[in-house]
Amino acid sequence: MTKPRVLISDKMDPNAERLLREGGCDVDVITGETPEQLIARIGDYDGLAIRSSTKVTKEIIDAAKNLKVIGRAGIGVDNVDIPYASAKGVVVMNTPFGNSITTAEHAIAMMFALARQIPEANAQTQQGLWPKNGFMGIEVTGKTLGLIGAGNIGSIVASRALGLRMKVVAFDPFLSPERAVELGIEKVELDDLLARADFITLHTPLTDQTRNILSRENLAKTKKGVRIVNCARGGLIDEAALKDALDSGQVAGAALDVFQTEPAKESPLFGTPGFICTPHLGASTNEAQVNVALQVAEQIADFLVNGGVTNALNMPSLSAEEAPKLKPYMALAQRLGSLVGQLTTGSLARISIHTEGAAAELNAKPIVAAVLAGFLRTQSDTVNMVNAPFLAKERGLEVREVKTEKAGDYHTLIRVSVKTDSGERSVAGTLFSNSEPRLVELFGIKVEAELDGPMMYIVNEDAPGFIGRIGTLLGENAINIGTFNLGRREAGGEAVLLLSVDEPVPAAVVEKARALPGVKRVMALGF
Ligand SMILES: NC(=O)C1=CN([C@@H]2O[C@H](COP(=O)(O)OP(=O)(O)OC[C@H]3O[C@@H](n4cnc5c(N)ncnc54)[C@H](O)[C@@H]3O)[C@@H](O)[C@H]2O)C=CC1
Ligand SMILES: O=C(O)CCC(=O)C(=O)O
Repeated sequence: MTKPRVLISDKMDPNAERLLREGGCDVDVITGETPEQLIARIGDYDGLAIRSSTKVTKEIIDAAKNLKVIGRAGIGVDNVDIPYASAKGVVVMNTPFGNSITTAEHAIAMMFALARQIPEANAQTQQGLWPKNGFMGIEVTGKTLGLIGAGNIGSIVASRALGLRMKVVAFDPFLSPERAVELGIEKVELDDLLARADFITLHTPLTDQTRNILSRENLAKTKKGVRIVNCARGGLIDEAALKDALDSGQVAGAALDVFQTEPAKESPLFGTPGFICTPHLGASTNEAQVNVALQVAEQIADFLVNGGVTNALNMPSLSAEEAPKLKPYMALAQRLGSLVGQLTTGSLARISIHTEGAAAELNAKPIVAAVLAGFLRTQSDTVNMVNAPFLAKERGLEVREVKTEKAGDYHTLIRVSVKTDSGERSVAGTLFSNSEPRLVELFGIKVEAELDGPMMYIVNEDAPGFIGRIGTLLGENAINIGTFNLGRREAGGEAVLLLSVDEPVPAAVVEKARALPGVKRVMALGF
């Protein structure tokens, strides 16, 4: 088997390359390329490992014909077009905890640097000025720190600040009152934070809600002489308004690790008294870089080699232990989805995925994604488990999940029901020997079949002589039957025949089968 190929396109700790190789991948480390160079190169790779320099745009994803996974060695994924990657079926992963302590420590370092004006005092001292009287600082003890965003990094900053005997208030709409109590901080509204904080630190992702959260208007609401630290993302603060607020003294100091445009080679803020900055160094410690490199490499290799999914932003997680157990279920789910997709006509309103018995004990998300992938792949070749849930949503398809832990006739069962304008119908399947996917029911008729390769589906009136006629027709057209699976509602009622054949059944033969007496429906199927 050829090894999956991974490209590391940003500077990363060498452990990433080592671990990817040990995990069974071929690796190239080619950093600092232009977008055009990356577009020309990316087509060969199954995996892409990045930090923040590589911008994974639509153009790059379009050029990446084999790409299955993008791994971000870090937290923020605003440099990846996730909706487009999802639409193209590419998994996007990050490493959500590896650099949080380091980034929190950078925010605390920036806070102290502002409180004691360390960068400027250092510069002047080294110029020989010995500026003993020009740098009166402030203590942080007893001061109020306002956190905007109290997730992983914000909480670590809070714990360090509490250790420094600061009072901590936080604005975060998703912070529960219980979690605030647990952290020892006060949950407040943004205006309250702006009015009370002596220091403000930002720790949110850049989203439509957080963009410009420290706008000109909000900066005007801050306590006079506030000091502001941003080690999250440029774009959270209006930089022009910040410059004015520093000039007017409304803001006594500002420390930015991140800028609206990076690399920030020029900015109106440069040279402003009270302003200090670092070039996006929040995550730059040996410890954090080893952490994120190891994590991203492990996650990418696990996904490409074993099918394990960890920390994916656009796909349900699936541990390497779960993956082998779920694999036959996903194959069954995909085939049932494909079967209903091929047999369903008319507009579809709802698809329900019901797991029963042993199947109900499993993580349902990958099973649901596999049913949707099988179903939607009958409409488009580019559908996979990553983009199927997004496409289903885009197409307005209602997806329901139902679990029944008690086993019925089978120890494990997946039932897929579809509701169309002509009613609700379902197919169901089980695993034989815990690993072999098998259809056991088709639209209310018990029929056992492996859904594998080319098949023919026939609904007819149950009457003597029909099987001979269909066998003759296929024989006359040199179509070899592999398996023959028959079911019926009742004697003399509607019967269903599922044949596996060695070659896809040509349309002309399907037409001839339709013309046989008693035949109601014929379709060539493929799995
Ligand atoms: N400077 C650097 O090198 C680094 C920067 N970062 C940045 O730090 C950010 C935060 O990282 P984590 O704490 O790990 O993320 P997280 O996801 O654990 O926390 C983000 C918090 O922001 C909150 N939030 C979301 N929308 C909000 C809103 N409208 N107003 C207020 N709060 C809101 C969330 O509820 C969450 O609690 C990342 O998104 C990344 O952009 C992360 C690592 C390194
Ligand atoms: O990789 C880096 O240096 C930046 C880290 C970062 O911004 C993040 O993890 O969100």
